[in-house]
Amino acid sequence: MTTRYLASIQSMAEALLIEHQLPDILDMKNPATGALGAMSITEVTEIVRRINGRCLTSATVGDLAMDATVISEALNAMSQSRVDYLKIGLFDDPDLEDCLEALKPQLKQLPQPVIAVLFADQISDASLVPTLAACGFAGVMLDTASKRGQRLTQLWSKTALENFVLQTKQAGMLSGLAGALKFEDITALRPLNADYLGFRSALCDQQQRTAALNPDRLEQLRLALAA
Ligand SMILES: O=C[C@H](O)COP(=O)(O)O
Repeated sequence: MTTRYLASIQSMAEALLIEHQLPDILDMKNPATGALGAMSITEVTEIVRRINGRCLTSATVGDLAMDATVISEALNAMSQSRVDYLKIGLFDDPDLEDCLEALKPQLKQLPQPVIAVLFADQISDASLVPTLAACGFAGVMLDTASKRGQRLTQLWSKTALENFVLQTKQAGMLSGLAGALKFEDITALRPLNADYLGFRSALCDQQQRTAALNPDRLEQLRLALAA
């Protein structure tokens, strides 16, 4: 079975570059402003319109403080773009629990499902997953906050990753794995049966996530996942 994948783009120019080889999820973020840096709502709106349902779309709302008011405003604003999934980063923070509690009603009312992004270089297990399901998240993605450090497969053991996928699925949510993944990680990650594997750095020139996305590398990824 082909493993589904998400590719992050940073602009309309990149969307146009790959619009004839779209991934399962076209993810929009601004890598220059953080792990989950946000693109402008106008540009996300235009890309969603251009893609016109040819694949699923997702957008991040930025590397924000764990402040429910700030996150709530960002979610409402990005929701206007009509992107399929909204993604928020849950950073290790003493205010995280209160923030999640305060976001609960909004998560259940937004027109789009919201994906929580957890950072494998900030936590060591999947213990937050049941709380996220109770809050109304539609999915959980593991990523890395630091993009100059280790990649996901170096941070968490296979058992820990397996447990994350299992717990997320058992809670009825989508599961995603990302974090400076290289094509060579696919062999180890595929058997875990996450719903999506996510890539940015590996698709870019010099494997630098802020550099230009290279369509040849996207094609190599597609072939590797289909093999
Ligand atoms: O959502 C997935 C990320 O954009 C992955 O980015 P990365 O491969 O540079 O860590």
